[in-house]
Amino acid sequence: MNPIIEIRGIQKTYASGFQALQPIDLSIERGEIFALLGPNGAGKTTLISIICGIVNASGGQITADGLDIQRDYRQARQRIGLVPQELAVNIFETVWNTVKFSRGLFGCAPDDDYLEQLLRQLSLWDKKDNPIMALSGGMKRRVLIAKALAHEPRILFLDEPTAGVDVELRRDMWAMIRRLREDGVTIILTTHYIEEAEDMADRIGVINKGQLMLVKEKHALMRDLGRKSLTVHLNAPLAQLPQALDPAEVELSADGTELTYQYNTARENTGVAPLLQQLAEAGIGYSDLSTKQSSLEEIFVSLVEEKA
Ligand SMILES: Nc1ncnc2c1ncn2[C@@H]1O[C@H](COP(=O)(O)OP(=O)(O)OP(=O)(O)O)[C@@H](O)[C@H]1O
Repeated sequence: MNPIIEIRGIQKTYASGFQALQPIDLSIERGEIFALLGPNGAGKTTLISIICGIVNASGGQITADGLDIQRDYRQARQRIGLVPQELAVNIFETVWNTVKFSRGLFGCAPDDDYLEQLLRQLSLWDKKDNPIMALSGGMKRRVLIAKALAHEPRILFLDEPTAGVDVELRRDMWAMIRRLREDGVTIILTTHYIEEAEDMADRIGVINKGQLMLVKEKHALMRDLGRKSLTVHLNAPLAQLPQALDPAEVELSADGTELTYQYNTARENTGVAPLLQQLAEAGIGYSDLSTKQSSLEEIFVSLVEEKA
């Protein structure tokens, strides 16, 4: 365990009196991709904004790379890049000046070669002299990424990075994130697209109504909370579920040709063998068996609903 970000007891009550975050403790490991999942209004942006020093916490403490984000603000902020949800740049400025200025703002020595490489990776090089207002929405998103990376941060936050972007940008973005991770950059992203978290993240945190409900390694999360369903494709349709089978556990399809059994993969005794035994004893033949693992989406929805 070698955390790069330590969050201790961070909470937020907005001036309106609304409590957006209940006390949160969270450690982000160096070099990991951490996905923060949560429904609209869960507090994801609030938490990220606090870590990046844009919103003040009502209590608690955060260190980034060992630096207190309030006491050592400038140094801590220099370690962090943020790709916000919304455009936060001077739209009259050119792409090149935007990234150059941003690099300087964080106290980095000029490095035009690095910035050129960055813009090329993001397919922005031929737009470098264009003012940002003349770019398409997707290109503007690319500028936000370039700006966040201009000062070579060791920690990158992406707030809903792929909401509303096209397939090409999404692909480029993930390729870039993988490259950054190979270079040792720690990545924290928020997303509504659960399949992205499923694809990309090492660990997943689920936040709901300002409460961090769980933090788990992705595979462990899917193993522990995941359910599987077994479908038995019958040789001949059944008019009704045989008496030997428990209707609470086994479901017969409307056309009578399939039986579906839900089971918990974490349980030692899944119940699959006894089910097949019962079918054999009842003289019910089948031509095929198939299983399906529940997705992270199903896990997420059930978690959020449970606590609602
Ligand atoms: N400046 C503010 N004043 C009062 N309430 C706020 C303020 N900013 C956010 N909130 C409220 O805090 C809650 C959390 O908002 P936040 O933007 O952090 O959620 P989120 O998880 O990022 O949601 P989304 O996925 O929709 O972006 C919401 O109920 C929101 O209305």
